[in-house]
Amino acid sequence: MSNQSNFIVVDDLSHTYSTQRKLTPKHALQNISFAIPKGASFGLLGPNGAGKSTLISLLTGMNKRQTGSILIDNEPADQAGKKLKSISAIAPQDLAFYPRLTVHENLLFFAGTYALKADLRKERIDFAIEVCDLDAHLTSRAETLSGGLKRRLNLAIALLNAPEILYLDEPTVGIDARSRQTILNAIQRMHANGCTIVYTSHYMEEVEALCDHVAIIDNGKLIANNTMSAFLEKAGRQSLKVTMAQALPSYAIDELAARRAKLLSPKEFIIEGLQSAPMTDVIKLLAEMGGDVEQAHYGKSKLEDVYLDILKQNEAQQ
Ligand SMILES: Nc1ncnc2c1ncn2[C@@H]1O[C@H](COP(=O)(O)OP(=O)(O)OP(=O)(O)O)[C@@H](O)[C@H]1O
Repeated sequence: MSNQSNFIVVDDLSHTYSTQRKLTPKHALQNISFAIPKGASFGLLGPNGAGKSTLISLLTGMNKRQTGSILIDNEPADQAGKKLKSISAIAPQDLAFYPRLTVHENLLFFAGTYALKADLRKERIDFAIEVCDLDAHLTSRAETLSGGLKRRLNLAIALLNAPEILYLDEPTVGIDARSRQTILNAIQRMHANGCTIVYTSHYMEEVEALCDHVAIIDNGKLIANNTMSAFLEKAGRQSLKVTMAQALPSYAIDELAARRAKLLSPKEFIIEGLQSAPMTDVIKLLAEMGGDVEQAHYGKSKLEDVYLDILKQNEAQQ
């Protein structure tokens, strides 16, 4: 499955956590294989406990690989520790800085862990401060920062080695809109500069906006992996979703059922796989019915719908 343009190639990777005696071990990842092209922005999705953080911890070498292989830039990851440290960075789910140091002291400390000449070190710190919009907070002690600023500091630290691969494990959990936007802009900037992004999040609209590739893990297994556009196109048919001001009368429900409408609530229905001509027909029917349309949306399915569909199909196959 190796391909020259693939930067990260994972083959048949499994990971098991041993648990207390008598309890069965936890198979956190089972025979996962996928590849990430260089410069891609790769969204890793899955329900709580699916195995996303475990996968990231193996890719970054934070957890030791047990079985299967991981090639990064054509080299086995566990034999290229030094190189990997120099080209990759992670903004982990848990905050990773010194709470009693100021923002600037933290940046100086972590920048000091890379062998950089003084002017390059300063350049990297200035870039991280600017991208994460931390200028006004440099002298604040890290522990006194708001949740959003802590996340921004976490990311700024990850940017200090100008990574070629940036792993982000739910970087926007529980933060306000401004910090979220700052973080998303920072990731977009890194991606535009050619950095390969591996991004886990439960916020589908973020993944849809940021990522060009998506993989879904459920229960430790890879259940989908494709480009974002193929993903949305494959499962994302044109659909018409209508919310009426009042409950639909029963004759309208029958008429709509004949047009493959699914009733989402007494006032709301969706028709998938609809071409524009039958759509006009539905609109005409609603007009004849004299019901007030409160909201109508016609377009491609959103990533969230596709994601939930795939999880449901997977569950049904279990
Ligand atoms: N150190 C550990 N010891 C034992 N089991 C673990 C350990 N870390 C994770 N697990 C288990 O492995 C499975 C995968 O966990 P993981 O944290 O990778 O999932 P996740 O997809 O990142 O979840 P979330 O979205 O909640 O962060 C879960 O069942 C979890 O309970």
